[in-house]
Amino acid sequence: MITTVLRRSCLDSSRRTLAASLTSINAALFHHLTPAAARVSDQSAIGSSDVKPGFAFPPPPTSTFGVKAREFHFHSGPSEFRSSMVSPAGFAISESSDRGIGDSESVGSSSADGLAISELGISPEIVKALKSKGIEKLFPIQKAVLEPAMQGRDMIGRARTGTGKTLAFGIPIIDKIIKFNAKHGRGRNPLCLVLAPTRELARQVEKEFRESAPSLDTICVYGGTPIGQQMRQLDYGVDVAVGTPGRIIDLIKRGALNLSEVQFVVLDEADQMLQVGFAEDVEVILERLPEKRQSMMFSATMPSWIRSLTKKYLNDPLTIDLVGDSDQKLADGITTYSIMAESYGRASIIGPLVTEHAKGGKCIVFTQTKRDADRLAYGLARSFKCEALHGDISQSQRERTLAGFRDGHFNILVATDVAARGLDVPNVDLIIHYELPNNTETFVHRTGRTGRAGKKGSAILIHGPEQSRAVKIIEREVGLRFTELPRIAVEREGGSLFEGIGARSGESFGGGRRDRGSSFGGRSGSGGGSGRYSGGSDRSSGWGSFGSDRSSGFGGFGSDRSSQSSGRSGFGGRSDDYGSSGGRSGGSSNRYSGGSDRSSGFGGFGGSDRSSQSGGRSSFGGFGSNDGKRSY
Ligand SMILES: Nc1ncnc2c1ncn2[C@@H]1O[C@H](COP(=O)(O)OP(=O)(O)OP(=O)(O)O)[C@@H](O)[C@H]1O
Repeated sequence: MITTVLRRSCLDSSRRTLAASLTSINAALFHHLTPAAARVSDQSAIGSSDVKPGFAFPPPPTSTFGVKAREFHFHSGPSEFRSSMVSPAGFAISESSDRGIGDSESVGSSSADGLAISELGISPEIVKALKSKGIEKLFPIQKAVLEPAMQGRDMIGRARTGTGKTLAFGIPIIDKIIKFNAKHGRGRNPLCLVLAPTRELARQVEKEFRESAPSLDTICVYGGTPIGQQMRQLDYGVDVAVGTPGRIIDLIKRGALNLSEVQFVVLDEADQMLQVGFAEDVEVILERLPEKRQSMMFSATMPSWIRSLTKKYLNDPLTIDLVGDSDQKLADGITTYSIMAESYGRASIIGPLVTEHAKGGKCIVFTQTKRDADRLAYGLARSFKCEALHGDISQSQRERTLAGFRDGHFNILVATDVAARGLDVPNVDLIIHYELPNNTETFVHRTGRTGRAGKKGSAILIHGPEQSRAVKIIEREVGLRFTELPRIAVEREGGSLFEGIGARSGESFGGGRRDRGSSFGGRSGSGGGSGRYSGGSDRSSGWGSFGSDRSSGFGGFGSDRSSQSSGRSGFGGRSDDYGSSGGRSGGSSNRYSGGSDRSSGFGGFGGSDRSSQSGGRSSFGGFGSNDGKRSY
């Protein structure tokens, strides 16, 4: 109570005068970084730009607090620089760094790499907290983001999985907040808002902020948990709020969350927001933020929605793309295998694969459906310690499951794509794709649960005899070569791991609702506009390209042509997380299916404004469930 009163009185006395303060923080930082800043500016002048140089940005806002951060933005020249241009920024941050950062640099490769965090001039609290987690040098994306973020620039970031994007935006923000609070006391309303597409990701981001700056008050808000407690915590006062858009809107409506003082907003996994139906909510939230703020967005792909979002809500954003046109989309250190298996025998080969390739370490098996996840976990539990994770499992159980997996209470997690993105469980040795994922991008994200922070890992893709073409497409799009493992003999009758748990003999385990014939670019057609990535008018298109210039679903980062889907691809569903079945995952609205903006393929990151039509080809042919819902 006393603390509450203190926080509030601090608020009353100081928030109105914050203008000068953050100005001085930024002025100090700016002073510190001036030579570097000039170099960034020079670099941006020769970069290509997704945001046209002539784009009319609103005049510098005058402020909720008079924060002057934006006055340090650089407006000269195009706003974007790509991977190869990131290097000088790396040099700029520290003259002692002996090389720059570009898409060829890998994380954690040697202790000589990186930039010593203790030399950055950031709050000792952060340095100490990170050190206790074994984090002493910046990873490449962190190096690249630090300086422009400290200058207050809006930005769009992209780097491979597990390369430290969270701290890339986290470090500059928490450093600024700590310094701000030190000068002005702490207020009640959040200064930073981070939006994440899933509950698990939101929790993880909040944890990273909390652990990196123990003196800050952070809150994580998402559906499926009692709102009253979150309202009380907000009333007490927070510095950083992280959450899923649905719950954030709930809290705003109830008057519990006041965004009027937000100075930093981050959209993590922004493209995923679109896919899980949060696009409208995200915009509602962005509309409510003070104009004078710093906005950062991390997105693996740039669908047209993201591009329009950046134009609408970001101010002269800098693009930092450490993947760029590089062929290889996976993090270094991940070895990829493929194995052919008939659908009837698939479940039975998981055990041998785990034994052989996980070698007692942690393994995540990804399935397309919740049903498959349950049944596979049930079957494997006869021989392994194993649990399932998907959207129909209660939030509290999901949290227990993830904690148990992290803590090593069991080693095999069988999950739907609810666990595909962003989840950071250290030391996952093996990923098994029980079936082909819906698209290349999902393959990259699923696989990226291993090989994190510079560690090694393996991924095995199980495919049917009829899916060789799809496997080749993954190889091409992701820039890898699978090592084909020898087939594992299974008995068609009677040998199933799942005997007695409901699968009919000979049935593809859990295949009930799935359209098994529709593999990979095949007959998605999930009914009207509600299908997940449905589109699917051209049966041969299926998988868009990732970083290529082919006219398909994913125009890709660095593509010089933004592609267009048929306009029928349905991003249905609107769920607070992936697939809480009773929730808002209706999927009927088809709002983002290209109705308003028909060029809804995944256009290039920094691509030109040329757009080509794929003549009705779908972004994702989709071979997933035909239940018409984006429900994991
Ligand atoms: N500089 C660093 N040194 C060592 N470890 C780090 C560093 N930065 C981040 N990490 C660790 O690396 C792991 C991966 O980081 P993070 O989850 O931010 O990756 P990511 O790029 O967001 O991945 P994804 O794309 O899968 O979401 C985390 O465990 C994090 O604590």
